[in-house]
Amino acid sequence: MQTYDKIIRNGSIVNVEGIKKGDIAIKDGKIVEIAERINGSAAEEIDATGLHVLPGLVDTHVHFNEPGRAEWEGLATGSASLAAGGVTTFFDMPLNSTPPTIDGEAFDAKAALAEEKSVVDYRLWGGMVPENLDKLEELHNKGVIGFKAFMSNSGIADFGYAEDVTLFKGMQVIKGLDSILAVHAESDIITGQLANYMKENGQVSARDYVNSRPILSEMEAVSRILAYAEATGCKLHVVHASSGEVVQIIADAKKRGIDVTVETCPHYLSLTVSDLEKLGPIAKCAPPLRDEEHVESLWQLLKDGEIDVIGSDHSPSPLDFKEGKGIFEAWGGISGAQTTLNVLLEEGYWKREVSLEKIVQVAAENPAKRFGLYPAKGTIAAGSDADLAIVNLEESFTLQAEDLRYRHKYSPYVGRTFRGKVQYTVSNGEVVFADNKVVTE
Ligand SMILES: NC(=O)NC(NC(N)=O)C(=O)[O-]
Ligand SMILES: [Zn+2]
Ligand SMILES: [Zn+2]
Repeated sequence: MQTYDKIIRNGSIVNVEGIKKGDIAIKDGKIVEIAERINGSAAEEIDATGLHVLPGLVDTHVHFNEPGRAEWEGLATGSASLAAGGVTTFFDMPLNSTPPTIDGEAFDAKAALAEEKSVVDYRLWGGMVPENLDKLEELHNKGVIGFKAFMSNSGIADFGYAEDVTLFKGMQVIKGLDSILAVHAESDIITGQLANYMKENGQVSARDYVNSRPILSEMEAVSRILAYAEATGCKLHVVHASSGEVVQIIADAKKRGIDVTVETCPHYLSLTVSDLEKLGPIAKCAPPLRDEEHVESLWQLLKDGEIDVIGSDHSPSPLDFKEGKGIFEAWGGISGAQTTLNVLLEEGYWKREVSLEKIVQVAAENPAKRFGLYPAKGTIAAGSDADLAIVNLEESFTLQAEDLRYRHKYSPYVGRTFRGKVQYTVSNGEVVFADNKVVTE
């Protein structure tokens, strides 16, 4: 008689507390035992000798755009790309789908599609826009992971940005629900005026685009939203901070007792303005890529524990929204869902001596903890969901466009060489990626 569904044998098991060699037994989608040697038998065994077993990553920030804009990405392709990258849980953003997730009905529509199509686990963000403050409770009761608002133009007509009154009132509501607000923190006034000025003066280079969204604009928005967080007591999560200055403001606020966390993205840790100049709109995002010194300062802050979460902010579009367009007109959003762990391993572990424990902390444990999923997610422990990324740290590969599972097979990382290759991804006890194939392939 078989005791377990699966046993992962002899891997180096990585948790925030340290790395231990051993076996992991799985039954009914959960980890049931971890030991140096497990004697029972299983229907399936995976030999992880020489491999590292990480908790499956929790990506707090993707835009899969379904329903309504599945031709931009989609839940099947998007989640397949995560499986290929060792990510076992994603939080889907409320915008770029039509309808946006701003009421219960829209939530149900997206949840039904995610249930049907996703190969990994997921949660949904609810949107907070000027029109839906009376729908936040309904969304909360549906089970949103938190609420997302934009402090500047979102680029999407049906997802308006939240001006100060909406932010302040909305945060009072969210505090009452004991939920959390995530913000895209750039000043609409600063970015809007600078973009107009530059376009009127024919300043339309990649560098001009970057200068139209200066770090100061993020610093202003973050300082303002922190004041509201302090006044309302609402939990706050600042997404995609692009520079150390922004992270530092948040670090200071934490010391004052404000309940705030900060996320950055693989692209701010690995790409610069010169990549934007070379690659054009496929490396366009908002806030924009910064210069090398900012990349290094973010890595230092990550090592120091001041960056809480890494999210991919995967936000692609069909290529014709990018190619043949000026930098100001092109769609802003980087395709990165599949490569988060690759970037963290190559740029962090291999090049900058960031420990595996730290990588697991920012990419799995912290996101799970901040959004209430821990210890089911984000750690390898008896009782946790069997969500694992099994990696060969030594294997290097050069990313090819055809490796990408995205609907649109482009990424600023194509042609880059990464050390650290995902061999298996296990989601809720099921192998969803192995032998270079996602189960659905
Ligand atoms: N509408 C979007 O998907 N925008 C996203 N685009 C980026 N980051 O360039 C974002 O997260 O702000
Ligand atoms: Zn954003
Ligand atoms: Zn985003």
